[in-house]
Amino acid sequence: MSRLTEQHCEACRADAPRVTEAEREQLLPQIPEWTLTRIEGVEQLLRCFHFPDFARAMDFANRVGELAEAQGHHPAILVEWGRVTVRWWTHKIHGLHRNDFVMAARTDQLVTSS
Ligand SMILES: C[C@H](O)[C@H](O)[C@H]1CNC2=NC(N)=NC(=O)C2=N1
Repeated sequence: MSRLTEQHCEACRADAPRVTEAEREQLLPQIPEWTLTRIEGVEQLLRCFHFPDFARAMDFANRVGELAEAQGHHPAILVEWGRVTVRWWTHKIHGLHRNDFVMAARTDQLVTSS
C-alpha cells in the first residue's frame, strides 16, 4: 500500500467502515505528530501547528482549506495568533475513516512545503 501522502480521499458514504484497530496501528506511525482524541464521543485526529504570527497562521489555514476542497473532505480548523489547531474525522460515520489519515498526512506536507 502506498504512503498516505500519495493517496486521495474516496467519496464517503454513511455506511462506510470506520478504521479498524489493526488499520489504526498501521496508519498512526505515518502521522506521529497527530493525537488520537475523542470529542463528544467522536474519535478524531488532532494536531496543533505553531507560527510566528497570526498572518502566517491564517495563510496555513487557508491552504488547509484549499486542500480540503480539492479532496472533498473537510476538517475543523481553529485559527489563533501563532497557532492553528486542525481536527480530522468523518462526519458521515461519526468517527475515523482512512480518509482522515490521508488528510492528516497531506496537512503535514503543507507545513514542509511552506
Ligand atoms: C456532500 C459532501 O461531499 C459531503 O458532505 C462531505 C463533505 N466533506 C466531509 N468532510 C468530512 N470530514 N466528513 C464528511 O463526512 C464529509 N462529507
